[in-house]
Amino acid sequence: MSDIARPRRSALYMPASNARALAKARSLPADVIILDLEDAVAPEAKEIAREAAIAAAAEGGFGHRELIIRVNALDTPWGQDDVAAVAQADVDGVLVPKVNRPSDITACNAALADAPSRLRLWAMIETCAVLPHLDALAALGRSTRLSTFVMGVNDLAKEMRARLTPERTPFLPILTFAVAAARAHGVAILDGVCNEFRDLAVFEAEARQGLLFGFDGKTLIHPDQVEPCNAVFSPSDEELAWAHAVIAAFALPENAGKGAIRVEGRMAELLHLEQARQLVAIAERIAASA
Ligand SMILES: CC(C)(COP(=O)(O)OP(=O)(O)OC[C@H]1O[C@@H](n2cnc3c(N)ncnc32)[C@H](O)[C@@H]1OP(=O)(O)O)[C@@H](O)C(=O)NCCC(=O)NCCSC(=O)C[C@H](O)C(=O)O
Ligand SMILES: [Mg+2]
Repeated sequence: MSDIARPRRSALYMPASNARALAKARSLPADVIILDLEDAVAPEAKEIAREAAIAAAAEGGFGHRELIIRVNALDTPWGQDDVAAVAQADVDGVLVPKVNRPSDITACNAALADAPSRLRLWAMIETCAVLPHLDALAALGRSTRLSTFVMGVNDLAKEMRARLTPERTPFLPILTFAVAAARAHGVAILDGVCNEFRDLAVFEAEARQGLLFGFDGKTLIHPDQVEPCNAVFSPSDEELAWAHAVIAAFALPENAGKGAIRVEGRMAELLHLEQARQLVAIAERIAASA
């Protein structure tokens, strides 16, 4: 189960084989750093990348940032060794790519039996095969280390033979169902990457689309995307003012025991109180890590 109040606005991938990128990771304002051993690393560099990722984790210095290693899929020549190495590493999680069915996660969970209890499993949602299993997969958040879904829209586009445009039209139903499945079981969920890393207007529009769909944050490929992403996924001043007003109104003696009240001319129900508390908790965590 995920820590839902933990900010995961921005999750920056970097190839673990890229020493300059790794050196930058500790100073970037990303909430999550994902050291990639998979698609960003050429086959001949896989072992070196694994060693570099484990060494970077051991060196530490990532501060408040969550540190995740994306391993190669378990059915590749590197997957099993990646998982075995990461199980002993000083990281917060293992991101498993190309998850096709719930048994991929239970197998990985079993392989992590002796890993520290803080180690979480993150699952990429990026194959056609996994789509009918989203609910069953998310339900594993209640019985395994699974805590987070990450969309992989590039791989989905490849498998579906769909076109990846800025509007992301072919993927919108999938984004909705993935968010709903994650939420049904308390699993966090991050949106996929925007490949247009030089065009921040395109990036920001896509990030806002992800926010609208309910994602906790977005995965990124370039340092320039971090600050705009944090801005999009941080609670706005207006949202926070409303949240504080709802909390204050429900605390008034005259509203004790009420399920629905009027706040600044709008209806607020207990569900809004819950949302308000969650928003304030996230804002406090963001402020504490700044
Ligand atoms: C996309 C890039 C290949 C672009 O590289 P480049 O043109 O070299 O970028 P810059 O010259 O603008 O770089 C400027 C400096 O910033 C550092 N840098 C660049 N990217 C990163 C990064 N991701 N993290 C940390 N630091 C980074 C450069 O080293 C430069 O530093 P300096 O030399 O000191 O000035 C490149 O950005 C990149 O490789 N990005 C990450 C790619 C990646 O990880 N891909 C895998 C994850 S995405 C994915 O798999 C999608 C998913 O699975 C799906 O299916 O959708
Ligand atoms: Mg992928």
